[in-house]
Amino acid sequence: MDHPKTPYNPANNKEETSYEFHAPKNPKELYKDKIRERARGKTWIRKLLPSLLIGAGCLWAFYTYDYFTREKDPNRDTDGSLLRDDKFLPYIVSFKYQIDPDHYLVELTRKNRAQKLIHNQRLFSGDKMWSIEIAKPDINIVRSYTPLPLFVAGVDPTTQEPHLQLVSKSEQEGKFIIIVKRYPDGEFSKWLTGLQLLQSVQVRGPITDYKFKFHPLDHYEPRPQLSNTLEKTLPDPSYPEKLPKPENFVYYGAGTGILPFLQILYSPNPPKGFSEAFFSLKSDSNILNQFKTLNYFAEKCGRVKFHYFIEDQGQKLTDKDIRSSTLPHFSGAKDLKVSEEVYRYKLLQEKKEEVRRQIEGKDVVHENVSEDSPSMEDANIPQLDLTKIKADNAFQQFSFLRKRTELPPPSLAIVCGPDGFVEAVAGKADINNVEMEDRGPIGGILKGKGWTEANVKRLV
Ligand SMILES: Cc1cc2nc3c(=O)[nH]c(=O)nc-3n(C[C@H](O)[C@H](O)[C@H](O)COP(=O)(O)OP(=O)(O)OC[C@H]3O[C@@H](n4cnc5c(N)ncnc54)[C@H](O)[C@@H]3O)c2cc1C
Repeated sequence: MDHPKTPYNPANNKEETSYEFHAPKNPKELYKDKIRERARGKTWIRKLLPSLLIGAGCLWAFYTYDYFTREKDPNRDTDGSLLRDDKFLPYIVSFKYQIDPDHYLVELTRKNRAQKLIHNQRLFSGDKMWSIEIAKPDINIVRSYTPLPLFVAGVDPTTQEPHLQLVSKSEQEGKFIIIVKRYPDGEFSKWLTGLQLLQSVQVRGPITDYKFKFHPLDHYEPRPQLSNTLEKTLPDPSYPEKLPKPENFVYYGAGTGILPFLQILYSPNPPKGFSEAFFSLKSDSNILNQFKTLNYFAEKCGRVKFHYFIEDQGQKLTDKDIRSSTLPHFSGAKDLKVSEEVYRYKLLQEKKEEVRRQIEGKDVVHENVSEDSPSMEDANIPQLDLTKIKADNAFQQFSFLRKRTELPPPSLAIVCGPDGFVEAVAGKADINNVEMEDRGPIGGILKGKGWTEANVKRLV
């Protein structure tokens, strides 16, 4: 039998048999296959259920542990507040600087501050003067101090003097400074000024020492906070003219008794009226130059007038420096009506004057242009309508648009300082009653000038 003579090609052999050996699966792969087989056809939630249960179990275990250990550890800081008036909270000494032989600047920062800031608590507002209490744990004594809305933003490399910045945003809260006078025989002040950086102190507050009385302008936009640079302090908003004007007050402070006034002057929402401050100090070095600069800015914005009396330089507050009192602009709802009537009458007078000038063919002269100033024609200066000029900052607003020749009289006097000073200025305070309210009669120089219990506040 004849076979066709074709050469053998293994590629054409389709019926090839392979004898390759497949190794059996290892137990891990078999287990995964088993899991895959079991999961096939289940919903995603059923697939994730075991992991969810394990996660929930871990969380429960963590919180149970946290709950049972929380109360047992008194040093654990679980409170979210920056300050509480019913409970001491931990703060740390974050900066210390010796101002002069007797005075120290201490910056306190709320422990774990970053976590507490989420609650957006604002501590400072110029509507009240407030203090904190600091506790000395080992001997269980407490002393009051006046926090200022300032924090240390940097340090001068040569003098080590801190660059202070005003607390103006909520993210800057939780830090403040106190100025502590160290008394040679004062156990607490010696301990406080001797603390090292990062040491912990217990702080309670705010404790309101004086709250300004309600005024209808409280419902309106606050006066802008002072700024670290003069040109950055925003101008005052314009308030309705028909409302009573804000109250003006006078402040007599000595030693660390000047601090409550600085607190409200530097805070957001500072008092809207004008204040005059008389500061009695032992030495010029008792007050930081940076405070003097801020005070000067406040003066240049027309908010306050400062008088410093330095004992070392033979300067002393006398009865010549004590102002006479006047009635408040607002003492009740009746004043609102009177103020509205006065405003309507003023508008009527202005309208009458305008009509009279139009009849006489004269230009309307605006009220803000001083009559004493040389005539505009003589000076060859174009006449400006000052009501249409918008000030960029509080300094411009005061200097060019609101400058006054006389200081407005005060309707309230606040006195703070050592007992002898308070007694000489306003009479002896008497807090010997259950409420610990000052019920002593007004005396001293203020009494001689006609001030009474109704318009004097002693901060004791
Ligand atoms: C609301 C309030 C706010 C305060 N704010 C501040 C503040 O910001 N900075 C600050 O340094 N102090 C402030 N003080 C005073 C502070 O609370 C302490 O009284 C002071 O630090 C002295 O405490 P001490 O234990 O060291 O002295 P103490 O042992 O109480 O007294 C030691 C000596 O100092 C005298 N002394 C105590 N206090 C005064 C005083 N105020 N004036 C004059 N002589 C005094 C005493 O007669 C005694 O001779 C404030 C007090 C109050 C009530």
